[in-house]
Amino acid sequence: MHIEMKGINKAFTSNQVLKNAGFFLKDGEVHALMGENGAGKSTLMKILTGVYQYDSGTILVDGKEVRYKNPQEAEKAGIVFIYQELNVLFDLTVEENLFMGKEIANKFGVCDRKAMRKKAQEIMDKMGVHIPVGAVMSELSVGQQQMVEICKALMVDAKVLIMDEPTAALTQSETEVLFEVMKSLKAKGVSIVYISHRMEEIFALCDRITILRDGEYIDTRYIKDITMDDVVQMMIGRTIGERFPQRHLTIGGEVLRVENLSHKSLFHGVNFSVHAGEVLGVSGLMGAGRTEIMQAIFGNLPVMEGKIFIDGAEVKIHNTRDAIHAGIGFITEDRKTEGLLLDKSIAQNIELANLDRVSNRGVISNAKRNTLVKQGIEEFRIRCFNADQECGSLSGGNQQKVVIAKWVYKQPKILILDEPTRGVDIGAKKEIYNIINQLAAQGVAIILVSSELPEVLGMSDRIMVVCEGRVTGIVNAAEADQAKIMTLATGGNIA
Ligand SMILES: Nc1ncnc2c1ncn2[C@@H]1O[C@H](COP(=O)(O)OP(=O)(O)OP(=O)(O)O)[C@@H](O)[C@H]1O
Repeated sequence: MHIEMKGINKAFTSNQVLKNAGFFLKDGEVHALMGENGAGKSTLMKILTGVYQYDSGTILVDGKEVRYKNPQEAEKAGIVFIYQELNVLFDLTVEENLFMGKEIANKFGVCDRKAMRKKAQEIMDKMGVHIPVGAVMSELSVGQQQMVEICKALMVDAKVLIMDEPTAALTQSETEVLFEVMKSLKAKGVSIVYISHRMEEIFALCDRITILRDGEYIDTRYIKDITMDDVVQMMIGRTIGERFPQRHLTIGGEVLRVENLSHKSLFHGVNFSVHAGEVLGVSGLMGAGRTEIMQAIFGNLPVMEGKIFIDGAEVKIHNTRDAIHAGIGFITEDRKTEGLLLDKSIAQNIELANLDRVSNRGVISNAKRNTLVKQGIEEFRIRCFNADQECGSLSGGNQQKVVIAKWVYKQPKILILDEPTRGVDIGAKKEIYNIINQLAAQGVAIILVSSELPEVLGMSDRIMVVCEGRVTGIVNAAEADQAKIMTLATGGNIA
């Protein structure tokens, strides 16, 4: 199936989000859509699949003009969209999610659970996914939930598959499985639109690439004919220089020390420390317990034993209030449920987290509030229409910047960042790295949990590796490389 979108215009109220945008998807190709956060990639695909209606323009599917009224219509035509934000029902099981609205009925018209379970298992096996089909979604990791979402899309006989940041929450091995599945779909003639900020993946996987900037079509090129620098230049209109900015190190005294921290089942005997001005990278495979250790330090997960010291004094952290009071900030992995109030505006999110900074003796000062919010939007380059825009309508990367702004202004002593650049474009990534370096230079002790090895290696002073709930090594970044980290992450020893 081939698709042409031409001259697409779309405004949300008075905000023109797409201006004369479009692209051409050939039969059986993997086509990357790239652009900065907020460039309009997801909106263009939501228009194609009938999630949003467009103001003007043309969509041709196999040469015939179409206008799908809803995603079900697009799906019937064979165009399936796997959304960036998970679209699963957390209280239901894997198989119930897979068959939602597509239940198999037996000859009496009753749900045939046995047949559904069999088919579910077949699909999971084909994907090489080892998740029990009877498991409840809420018990799975974000990565596993994402795999179920992908399996769900594969149940439909798709001719065009649109994937929006599919690997953001996947482990290395899950990503490899997904790429194999994509290659076999392509071999069967399925066309794939691949939205990602991960340049390496795009260069390894895609045939052609279309760049959008500020809602406008910039160009379409064959991947084999261009370099990553070309892509950056087209995306943001300039080059960004070094990917990981250099920092002049001045490491101070110990700020955080964790001794023998253990949870009933998730992690055991965790010991480490972080100094003022230091970036401690935390690496490990998905599900290794990295996030859980950080959640425990932040008072979100009960521990069985262990001690936490801040500035040399033991602190008792029973809940997040205690953690914040002790000077800990936490930028979570899952910004949608933990980091951000999506139905509140940018201004409200920043204000609520910084009430003491924007108040005079307990009364909110509009002047102080407006100054702080304006500073946040400018400093973090949050792309928005104004400070009153609801966070739910911001693009993924810009939501992440609001979360970061929210915490940075609280001036924590210790800042834990859990996957802070997930779904963030390359320019904004660099801005986040600069912010991390600035905070470190101001003496904040930083813990950077990340699944992107180049990021951990490029940004950290030391790297702690976690495997199956245990710290398997803490190495100086200068002496580390990807192979060493992977060895530790899979439970091996390094000399
Ligand atoms: N429902 C909506 N209401 C109002 N504005 C919206 C809505 N959906 C998207 N937008 C705006 O449209 C612009 C484009 O957003 P979109 O999600 O398409 O960007 P994107 O290129 O996919 O970004 P990212 O890489 O961050 O996912 C953004 O400025 C966003 O705030």
